[in-house]
Amino acid sequence: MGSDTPKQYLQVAGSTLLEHSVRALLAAPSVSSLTIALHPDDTRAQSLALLDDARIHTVVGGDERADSVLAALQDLSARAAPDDWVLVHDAARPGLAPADVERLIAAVTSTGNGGILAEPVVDTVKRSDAAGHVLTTLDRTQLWRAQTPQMFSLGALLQAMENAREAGLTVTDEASAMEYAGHRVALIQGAAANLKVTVPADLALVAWYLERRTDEEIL
Ligand SMILES: Nc1ccn([C@@H]2O[C@H](COP(=O)(O)OP(=O)(O)OP(=O)(O)O)[C@@H](O)[C@H]2O)c(=O)n1
Ligand SMILES: C[C@](O)(CO)[C@H](O)COP(=O)(O)O
Repeated sequence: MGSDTPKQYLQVAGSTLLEHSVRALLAAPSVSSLTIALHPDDTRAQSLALLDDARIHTVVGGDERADSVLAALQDLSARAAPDDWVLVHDAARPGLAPADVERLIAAVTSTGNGGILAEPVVDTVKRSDAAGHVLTTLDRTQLWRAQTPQMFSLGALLQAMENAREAGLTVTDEASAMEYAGHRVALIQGAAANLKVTVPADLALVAWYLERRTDEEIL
């Protein structure tokens, strides 16, 4: 983002990215508790009134996203059962709506298979060579862009994340660890507003979505 402020503490539509993400999860009626992985030197979280909510726990995160997720899952496993469902979400996706969370939960609990929010790819997709020339055009009909939350049973996800770490695999999402462990992962239609804030222009885009949020999306 090219900012001195860590991305999760940048302001958009009146709150930090982290607060928007937390608020969306806490507003989903099926979510009973929230574990937030924080950077070891984080001094900002304690000043956010929202994080005083009794449903929130915090843990120290790790160097990579997967390390933070593993730390949170290990902490959670001390007070939850292996069969309990867990959703992993990026703080960098503040455009998540409570209705997205409930749609994912309804789809996953109806089949019993884990699943993730995702959007079908709509552009023509090219594979390139190292010099930046087109090698081939991919068939996009079965291509999806993975979002979060990603929802699995706690025990299976914890095991899959530990397996991936032991195998030296770099997983950029939880579904990758579950795929590697041989589990089926369902793709559930996500929303464009649930974009990952990655470059400065994404802040204006996500603000546009948040400021136009309808009651239906909020629940
Ligand atoms: N060590 C890390 C790195 C990332 N994350 C989480 O993973 C999400 C997605 O990661 P990303 O946005 O890619 O974070 P960075 O790698 O910090 O940023 P960027 O890719 O924009 O450089 C973040 O919002 C954060 O919630 C984490 O918990 N622990
Ligand atoms: C989990 C994720 O947001 C799904 O698109 C993404 O993989 C995070 O990856 P990043 O490399 O940490 O941005």
